[in-house]
Formats: sequence, structure tokens, C-alpha cells
Amino acid sequence: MKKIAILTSGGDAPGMNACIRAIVLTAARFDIEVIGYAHGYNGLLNQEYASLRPRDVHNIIQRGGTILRSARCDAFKSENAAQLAAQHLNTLGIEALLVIGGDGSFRGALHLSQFWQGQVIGIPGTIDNDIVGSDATIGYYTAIETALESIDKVRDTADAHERVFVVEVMGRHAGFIGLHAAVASSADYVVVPELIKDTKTELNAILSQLDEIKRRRGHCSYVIVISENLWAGGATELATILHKETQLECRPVILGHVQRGGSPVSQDRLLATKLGAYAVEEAIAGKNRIMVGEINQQPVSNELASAWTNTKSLDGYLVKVQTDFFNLSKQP
Ligand SMILES: Nc1ncnc2c1ncn2[C@@H]1O[C@H](COP(=O)(O)OP(=O)(O)OP(=O)(O)O)[C@@H](O)[C@H]1O
Ligand SMILES: O=P(O)(O)OC[C@H]1O[C@](O)(CO)[C@@H](O)[C@@H]1O
Repeated sequence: MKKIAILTSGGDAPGMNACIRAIVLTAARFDIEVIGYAHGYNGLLNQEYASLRPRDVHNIIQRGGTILRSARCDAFKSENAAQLAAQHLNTLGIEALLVIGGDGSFRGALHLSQFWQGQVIGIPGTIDNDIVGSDATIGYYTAIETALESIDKVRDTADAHERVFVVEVMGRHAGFIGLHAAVASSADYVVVPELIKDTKTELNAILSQLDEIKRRRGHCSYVIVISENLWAGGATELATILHKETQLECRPVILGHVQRGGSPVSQDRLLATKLGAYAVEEAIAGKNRIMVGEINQQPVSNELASAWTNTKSLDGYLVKVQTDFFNLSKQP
């Protein structure tokens, strides 16, 4: 193998740079040239690329974002676009394309491989952690830390004013960030897509929980963590409804894109480094249409399509613990 390419696609995730670095350094060991495409699949279509040498990835492991830039590229979903990309990759003599991104980006890689003879390999990089085949995705640990730090701060002001706060976190349609940040911050209630029955039932459960906490602790603060895309009107609407129902002071906080930024925590740097190195080794071994991941600390590879044909579950025991904690009526 003489030449491979990388791109970062979809929402950026802290640790993408660490992964780019690992790919470049591993490839250099085997004398393989690395081309970096900019702006996700746009770069493949527009031939926006540059050679990446070890000196280009010096001092980037600690940087959030991605030096290659990321983007969503709807145009890439067409056959013509994939054919054009294949043509561009062939012209440059690329033998394997490593795509760091979420399941959408993996779909893009599989789509390309219908029109291109080279190997495609996915590396899970998304804060959402919604990819089966890896215990965690690059960026997820940092996003939890960021959400957690913010919720801790919200708790301070919530306590000072004895207010209700509704904190909305990212995750697209998955509740990993929501559940983990809620448990770690001892939130009083968490609403995530995997556990919500319907909004009416959930609202009643929140109101009874509020009543029970008030009965036990008196007037006090109350923090609810809610995943995005779950409640019509999001945290703002839920805070308004709660105020109407309880007359308590309620405030919404939407954490938003702050969860995608920042220097990656050590777990993301380590995961990114392992998966980047492993992806190059798998490329050299001739693997195609796979995604790499880490399960129980071991690097593994699976079919690319397994990333979206299966759904990743929340940590069942963590769900049980949090549910038990909520169930105040059963506690002494
Ligand atoms: N079915 C598809 N065919 C071709 N390309 C696709 C397809 N689905 C997604 N892509 C490409 O992958 C890009 C990223 O996909 P998407 O926006 O779903 O993000 P993602 O990779 O899932 O990451 P994240 O969820 O973390 O933002 C799309 O903008 C598009 O360029
Ligand atoms: O930055 P954009 O395009 O608004 O996308 C936001 C989405 O991307 C993510 O940050 C990562 O997939 C999701 O959590 C969120 O729903």
C-alpha cells in the first residue's frame, strides 16, 4: 500500500485531530503517503486536499475541532457525486479512504464503495456515541465532561435561587450524553429518547417527583436533564409548562454546540489514537467496507453497515440505578 486518504465528516468531535495524528504517524511507519481531504465529502468532490506528513500533525492531539474541517454534504448522496469522487480518488492513486465520522458518514463511505474499487474504512467519531461496534465513539467522553461541568454550574445558581432548571443536551436521537451527564451530576430527573414513554406520562412523573422532593427537602432547587429533539419546543417549552403547573420559577438552559468543542479528555485521545492506528493496520491487511471500534479495550472491526443496522443500548445497570434513585416513594 502506497497511498491512503482521510476525511472528517458530520458533526466534529473532540479527538478527531488525535485520530488524524495517529493515522499519519502509523502510515509513516509503513512508508504510506496520506492525503487529507477538507470539509468532509465536499473535499472529495471539489478536490480540496493536501498531503499530511508527520510534521503536519505535531501538537494537534490536544486540539478540539478538526484540522481537516468537517461538513455535511447532501450532494454526496447522489450516484453522480460518488462516481465523481471515485474518479478523483483514482486520479490521485488512493488505495484506501478512512472516514472519521458518525453513521451518516459511514453510509457515505458505503455509497462511495459502490462506485469505487478502493477500500473504505469508518472510524467512529461523534459526540452522540450512537454507533454499535464500539463501546464509545471519539468525542463522547469529552462531551459528557463538558455537559457535566455546565450542569454543575447550573446547580450552583439553581440552589442559590431555589429554582427549577431544565438543561437540554445534545445526542441527536440517542440518550448517552443525557443519561451519563445526568447521573454524574446527580440531576433530579432525566428524559432521554430510549426511556421516554410519552410526554404526558413524563410530565406527570416530573410533577410527582417535584412534589415528593418538596415534601422531603422543602423548597429547593431541582435540575432536569433532557435530550434534544424529544419535546416539542425543547427545554424552553418544558420550563414554561412546569412553571404553569407549579408556579415555581423555572429556567431553560440549552447547552448546544459547546458540547462539541474543547480539548479532548484523555479517554478520547487514547481511543482516537488506538482507532487511528488500528484503521491503518486494517487497511494494510486489505480490509474493506469495515468500521473499526474498541470493545472491552480490544480493537475490533465489523461490517460498515452494522453501524446502523443495529441500535446501541444504554447501559442497563446505570438506567436501573438512576431509576431507583428517582423512585423516592420507595426510599425510606
Ligand atoms: N445515505 C447516504 N449516502 C451518501 N452519503 C451520505 C449518506 N448519509 C450521509 N452521508 C454523508 O455523510 C455526511 C454526514 O452525515 P450526518 O450528517 O448524518 O452525520 P454523521 O456522520 O452521522 O455524524 P454526526 O451524527 O456526529 O453529526 C452527510 O452530510 C453526507 O455527506
Ligand atoms: O451542528 P449541526 O449541524 O447543527 O448538528 C447538530 C447535531 O450534531 C451533533 O452534535 C452530532 O451528531 C448532534 O448531537 C446534534 O443533533
